[in-house]
Amino acid sequence: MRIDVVTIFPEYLEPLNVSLVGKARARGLLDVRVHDLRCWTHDKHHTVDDTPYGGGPGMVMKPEPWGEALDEVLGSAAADAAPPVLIVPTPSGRPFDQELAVELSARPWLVFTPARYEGIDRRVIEEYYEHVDVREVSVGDYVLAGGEAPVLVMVEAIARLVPGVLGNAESHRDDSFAAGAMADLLEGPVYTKPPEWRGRGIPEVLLSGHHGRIARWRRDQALARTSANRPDLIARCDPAALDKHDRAT
Ligand SMILES: N#Cc1c(-c2ccc3ccn(Cc4cccnc4)c3c2)n[nH]c1N
Repeated sequence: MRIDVVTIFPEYLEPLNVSLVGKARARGLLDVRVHDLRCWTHDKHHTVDDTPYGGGPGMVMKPEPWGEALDEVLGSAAADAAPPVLIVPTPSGRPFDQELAVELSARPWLVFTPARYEGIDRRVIEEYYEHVDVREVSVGDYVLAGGEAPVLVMVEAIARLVPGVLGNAESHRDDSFAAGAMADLLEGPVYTKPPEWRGRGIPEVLLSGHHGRIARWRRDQALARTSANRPDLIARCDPAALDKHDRAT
């Protein structure tokens, strides 16, 4: 998978050089290219913003640098390369969720356009809707100062789904929960050594070696945590699969 990021803060994307994504880049599983938008400005101040038409607070990102940058990035692929998905982080976008992460993890090329100020001149987004698959996406119902943090979130959520990136941790994907039936539950509690810490032990079932009972206990813990924190996710579970899992353990 190729990932391009165009930003005025390339240093903000340094975390893509470490940990999961950094290791995947080193192993050649991800080709991540970060571009400084100011390379496509032509004035001595490298201007990327201007006052909004119609007045109002803040500044708007100018269309010219974005147009030149995206033309060059999108035009840099081989003639037979699959077209990219252009992902625009914005508070007004479609919610980013695991379903979208799964969809995007199967695409060979993603181009992210994290903006700053009050956003990018709308004509840029409209221009590229005519050429590529554009997704305007929000990472949550809160307001950030720009799109770089959302890009870090989305790249990590997507990259971990790319085959080979998680390594042996992917084996845990073969949980006893049928995909789509229980996959929407929140994770339950996890424990490791030592067996006692500050007078607190380990739930006995986890020491039992009985995999069926352990799976059921984990399911019950996940259900309880989901009911408490995200009851809306319970509504999405398939009751028949829930019941089938109960009968199977
Ligand atoms: N994804 C996502 C986001 C953002 C986000 C993303 C990109 C930009 C670029 C500029 N801003 C600042 C800004 C612009 C307009 C109104 N309010 C704030 C951004 C915010 N905030 N919250 C999210 N969940």
